[in-house]
Amino acid sequence: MSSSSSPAAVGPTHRLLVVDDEPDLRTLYELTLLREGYELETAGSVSEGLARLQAQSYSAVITDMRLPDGSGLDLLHWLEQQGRGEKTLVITAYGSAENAVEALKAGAYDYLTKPVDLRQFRLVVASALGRVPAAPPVVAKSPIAAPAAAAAPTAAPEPQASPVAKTPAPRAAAAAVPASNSALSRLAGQSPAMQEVRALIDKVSRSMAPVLLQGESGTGKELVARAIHDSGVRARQRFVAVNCGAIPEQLLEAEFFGYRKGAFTGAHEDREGFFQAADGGTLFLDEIGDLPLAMQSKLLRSIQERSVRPVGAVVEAPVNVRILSATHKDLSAEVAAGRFRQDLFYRLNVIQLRVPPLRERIEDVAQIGERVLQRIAQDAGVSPVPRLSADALELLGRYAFPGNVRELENLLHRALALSGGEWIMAADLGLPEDVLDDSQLGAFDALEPAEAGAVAGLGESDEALDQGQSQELPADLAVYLDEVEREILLRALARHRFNRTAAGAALGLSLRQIRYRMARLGITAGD
Ligand SMILES: Nc1ncnc2c1ncn2[C@@H]1O[C@H](COP(=O)(O)OP(=O)(O)OP(=O)(O)O)[C@@H](O)[C@H]1O
Repeated sequence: MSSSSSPAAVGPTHRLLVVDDEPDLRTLYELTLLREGYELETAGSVSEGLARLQAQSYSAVITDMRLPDGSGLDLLHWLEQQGRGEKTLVITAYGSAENAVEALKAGAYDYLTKPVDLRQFRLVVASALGRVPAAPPVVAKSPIAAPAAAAAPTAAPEPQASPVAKTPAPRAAAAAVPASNSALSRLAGQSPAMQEVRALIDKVSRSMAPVLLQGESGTGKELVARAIHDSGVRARQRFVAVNCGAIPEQLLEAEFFGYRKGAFTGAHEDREGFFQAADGGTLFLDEIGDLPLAMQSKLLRSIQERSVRPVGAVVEAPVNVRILSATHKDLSAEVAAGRFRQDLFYRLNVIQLRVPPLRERIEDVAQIGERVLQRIAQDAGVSPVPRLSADALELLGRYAFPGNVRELENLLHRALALSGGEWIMAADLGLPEDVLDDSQLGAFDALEPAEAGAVAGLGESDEALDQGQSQELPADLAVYLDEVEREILLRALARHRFNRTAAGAALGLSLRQIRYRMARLGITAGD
């Protein structure tokens, strides 16, 4: 069965293959897609689908999961084996999360659940083919006011840095990222570990599959997320980065989903949330492990339903957003401890990408250092860009970088200010005197993360550990750990004369992160 029509929409004509054994559904999909200007062929089984695929290529294949002679996955596997370029969309039974995850892992661009919402169907197909669906009406952006009605009203929060790391450009202005400026090109390092990361970026950028980035603070998770966005079909759309740990709990819903005028005191006009801002593009949820449980449920619902309801609105609006998330926590342990919803974890963790700590790829330090130096020198208007001397490189190569690339960046900022010449020498780096020597670094590499923390100075001596066997355990671990954290923050702040940027850098934290931790623990300048 085959039919075609002249393309109604802009752009090249795309030929699609729809595989479904139910004639009524086939007709429904066919009518919907023909109206969008696509050329179309259909098949009712795996074997019929394979026969069509062997005869010619398509822009995309849309297949039901359950077919009389096999599964839609058989078609996906065949396409993968043949190295074919078709984008694939899989239609799964409602509530069958396992199937959806399996399809995404098998390389599907995206999945839809039955009964298929035709508006969503059109959006997903357009997105797979890199066509921009019609833009939704623009709603005004205004700073959030006192959240009188959003969840539990409390006193107005202090003005703070926006949790959106970068304000997205208006949709109409969204342009392709020039290759020379793309996040992928900014990602320096040729170590095997970085090559592995690059290969994964290349693979996952071709689909809509959610990716969970795991890695210590400052390793480059956000840069990797941007690289995934820049390398995929959504590159011309917005990348919206949100630090989940930096938003006060009572504002979360309004920030994520937007609100309607009059929804609460201070809501003077409609405002879009992160989901609407990222519509058509990518929403990067940094520090996802810090999201409170109540908000986790709402986020899960929006991801599953692909729609959001702004605070104060009566109807839901569809959104087409790719979700990337990141955490430095062990999310499966958070699930086990009851602090993270298992179903949300399952949704976000379809593909896992570990960004290794800098000490595991220390051979990259020269290249990353040069690249970072170039960027910060340019920003500061310093020319020519100073080079790292051999002794500086040698020293950097022996340092364990607990704060990872961000710490390297901070070191180089300082060194640039101090050196004033063409070369940055070891002395300009201001590295602590207890830089690990080679033997320690080797031992560090061989350790499990918990043990590695001990080597970095967080752990205790053998006697202390022996004593620990007989010591009382804290009655409330969370309170105890808060006390320890408070004490360390105060020490770092005192050492850096209450300069939060410097104190944060010494602990491998960004300014945003230390500010957040200080607020959480109620530390103020008076302390
Ligand atoms: N491989 C790399 N090459 C060049 N610059 C890098 C690289 N990795 C990270 N950076 C830079 O290091 C800084 C920290 O990276 P990024 O913010 O992506 O880390 P992160 O893991 O998301 O941190 P956090 O967990 O604290 O949010 C950024 O300025 C980033 O551009």
